[in-house]
Amino acid sequence: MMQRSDAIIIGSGLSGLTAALELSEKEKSVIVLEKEKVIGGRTSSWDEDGMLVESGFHRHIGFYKELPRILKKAGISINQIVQWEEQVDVRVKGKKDTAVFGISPIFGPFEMVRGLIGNNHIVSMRDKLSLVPFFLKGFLEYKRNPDRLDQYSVKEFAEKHHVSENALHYLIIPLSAGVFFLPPERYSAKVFFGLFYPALPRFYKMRIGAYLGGMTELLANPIATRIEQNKGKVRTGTKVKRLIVESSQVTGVILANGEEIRASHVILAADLAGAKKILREDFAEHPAFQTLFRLPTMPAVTVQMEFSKPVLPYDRTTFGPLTILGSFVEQSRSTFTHVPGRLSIILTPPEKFIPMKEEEIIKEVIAEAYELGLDLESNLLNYRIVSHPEDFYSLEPNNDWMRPNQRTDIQGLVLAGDYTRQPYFSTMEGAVVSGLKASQVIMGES
Ligand SMILES: Cc1cc2nc3c(=O)[nH]c(=O)nc-3n(C[C@H](O)[C@H](O)[C@H](O)COP(=O)(O)OP(=O)(O)OC[C@H]3O[C@@H](n4cnc5c(N)ncnc54)[C@H](O)[C@@H]3O)c2cc1C
Repeated sequence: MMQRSDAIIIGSGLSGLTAALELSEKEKSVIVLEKEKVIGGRTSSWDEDGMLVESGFHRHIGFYKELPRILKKAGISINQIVQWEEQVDVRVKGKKDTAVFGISPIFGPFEMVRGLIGNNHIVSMRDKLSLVPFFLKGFLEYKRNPDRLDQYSVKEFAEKHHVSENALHYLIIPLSAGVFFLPPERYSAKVFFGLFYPALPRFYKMRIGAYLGGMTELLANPIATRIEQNKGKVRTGTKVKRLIVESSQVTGVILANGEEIRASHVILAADLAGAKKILREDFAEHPAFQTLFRLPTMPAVTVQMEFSKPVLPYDRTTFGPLTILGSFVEQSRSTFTHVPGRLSIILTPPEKFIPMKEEEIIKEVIAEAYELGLDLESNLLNYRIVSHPEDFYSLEPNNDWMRPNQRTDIQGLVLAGDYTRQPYFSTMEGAVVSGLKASQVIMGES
């Protein structure tokens, strides 16, 4: 059956949903096609053989602007769906006490000062002061010439500015390995400073939000409902196999089941690996996409465990520097309150876990957690491992220049996704901004 709309959006992650919502609000007819059974992409949550899981635990950063704006259009206030945290914990092998750092100058000023002058059993005042030139030079350089920063790894930049070993291990590693699952020797200094740069003028907004439920339910579903209220369509279990290209113009898509859908524009809002696959069908040799094809991907692996009682005394983002537990969090009082204890862990660096058997991964996680003073064995009820060999574009040095714009050289084809060019890298905010930009390309052309 032939159908025609103003825009087909391939992918129901935040980038695709944002683009669809924006266009549908402007009375464009849109159809979102999602290959999975649930919407939300990397922010999705689902029932996996009786256990609720999510693509990985997410934190909403207080200075995000566009994501709350999009949610507001869908009738959701960010304050309704997150529990705010003003502090983060750092747990260190062999140390009994956890280091607690305040991150919110306005909402938790005392905690911030206490964090800075305290925690000396892990990082001394001298260690902390060694970070001052590193951050000053980093932010200045990011303002002046961000691309030059992409030549350095965080570790190289830290060495250049004489950051002490302790400060590197216990303060910088949490911010690199904990945030994007890469150790500082593999993490681009451009990404490191670039991620925090937008926070500078909005520093008063800084704090982190834990979602109060599964993210498909909290974020994706309300946006999809709003799209449908605007007469748009959202189809799940609908895999796009290839684009329809006629006279060098994209005029629609062909689904895996052979169905054809036509539209004036197609927004390819798949993850990088999915986008490459679709583009290679018709544009493998096209000069417009050769750089995009070279942009490397990186994996993500998360472990989600249920317990008969909480593992940690409170739900708070925690970093485990120099262990495989890059960042982890107890969620039984915030996101998954239906179980007595629930821990979500993002493994760092992820590559080595991709080929490993699940039982081997769990064994290693339990052993490393034990070194951080956590017993994950005694009360364990259930676990799931969510593993994606190609989850992100790689945030290693010298990759940033390969990220494509949303506008392409092909008529009728627009890109969206966190890997496309926007200032927030691989984040929810970045995905939303890319979706906004994609919708603006189409509005500008129609
Ligand atoms: C473990 C983990 C933790 C994270 N933590 C945070 C965090 O704390 N804070 C933060 O801001 N960000 C975080 N992120 C990043 C954030 O989730 C992503 O940047 C964002 O969700 C990406 O959205 P997207 O729309 O670009 O891509 P995606 O969400 O990947 O959406 C792409 C969609 O396209 C679909 N698709 C692909 N191919 C096809 C096809 N052929 N046909 C139909 N559909 C297709 C996919 O199934 C998917 O649903 C995290 C990500 C992960 C994985």
